[in-house]
Amino acid sequence: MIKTVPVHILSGFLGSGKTTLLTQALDYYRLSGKKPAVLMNELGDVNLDGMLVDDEVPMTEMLSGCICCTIRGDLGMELRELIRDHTPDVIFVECTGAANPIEILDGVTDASLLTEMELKSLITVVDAAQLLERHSKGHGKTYKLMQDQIRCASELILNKTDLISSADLLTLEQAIREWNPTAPMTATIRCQVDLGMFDRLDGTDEKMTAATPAPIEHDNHTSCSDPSHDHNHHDESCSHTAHTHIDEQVHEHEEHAHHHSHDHVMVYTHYFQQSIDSEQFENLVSKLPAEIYRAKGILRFSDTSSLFLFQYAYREMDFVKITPKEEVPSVAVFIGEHFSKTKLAADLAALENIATTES
Ligand SMILES: Nc1nc2c(ncn2[C@@H]2O[C@H](COP(=O)(O)OP(=O)(O)OP(=O)(O)O)[C@@H](O)[C@H]2O)c(=O)[nH]1
Repeated sequence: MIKTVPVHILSGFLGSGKTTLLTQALDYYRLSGKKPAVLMNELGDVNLDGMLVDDEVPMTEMLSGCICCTIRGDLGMELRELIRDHTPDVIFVECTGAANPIEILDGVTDASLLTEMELKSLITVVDAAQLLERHSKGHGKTYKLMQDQIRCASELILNKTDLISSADLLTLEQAIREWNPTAPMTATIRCQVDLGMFDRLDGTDEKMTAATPAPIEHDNHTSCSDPSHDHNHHDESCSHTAHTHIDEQVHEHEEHAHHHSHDHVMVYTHYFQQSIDSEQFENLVSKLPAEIYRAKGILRFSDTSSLFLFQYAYREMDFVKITPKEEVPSVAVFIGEHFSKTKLAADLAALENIATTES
């Protein structure tokens, strides 16, 4: 029998905790003596999340675009190369937080027709605080995207529950159950799940495999975990082609202009020419407009010799000391909607000017 490589897709809105889950999953596989590999997709042109992945884990990067549209065609090729060059035991595909997972499901299942790989799960990590805010407004493109990501999950991780009350948690769980009644859901802080879940998903947990079929089908078509979806049924929630055979998918992709629910997302990447003051940077970030909901970067500060990986998600800032093996740029990537890149660029440049004046 041909051995296939299990593939897990990690989906979820920007900053929801995908990389936090990924690093734990990678450690889990490696401790079990297995070789995981990663395909990471970032909207910006630098792979900052990759800094958090151990150097020994084979990783391929698809930068400056979203797999689900501009670079979807490359996905199959990248997966094939990863398998050919590294013979991994499992592959994780981490999507950009702006990706519509239906498109990526299509991409992976297309690729699995040509290579020995098998899509095992689509795990959506939900940012509880973000979803709560969007849910209370009840509209908006980001809300719609988060719903799509939830609807098509075969496994749901409701993360960042430390940022919401237990009453709100209940409200969210009920809302999520309406959108996706079947996928197993776990409420977490920092994505702390029972990692044995991957044995169940891969079908290597003998107790579970006897009872539980793999949730994602892969024989020429894909399916959302919602059993109400059938292969010819297109509803508003999953208006894409995930329920059709590949031939039909190709046809539909040609026939219809695609609507991407993340068309509204903007990215600004700033390369710093010199180190900046940490307090002034924190001050700038604390005043970022609400339209900028995600930022990350590698920063050199004038007041410390250490290098920092910077994270900003849902108005929370985080700085982690890093010691990269290679030369890395000083860079920050900002992601959001309808914000002024010009103003942001000027504000960031001003930090550098202050540093120049002071030195
Ligand atoms: N308060 C809180 N912060 C969390 C939790 N989980 C993750 N974070 C923080 O949220 C930030 C974003 O986490 P990531 O794991 O990088 O999120 P991501 O989904 O990979 O982000 P993108 O790749 O940009 O879409 C980091 O600073 C994490 O430390 C949580 O449960 N609670």
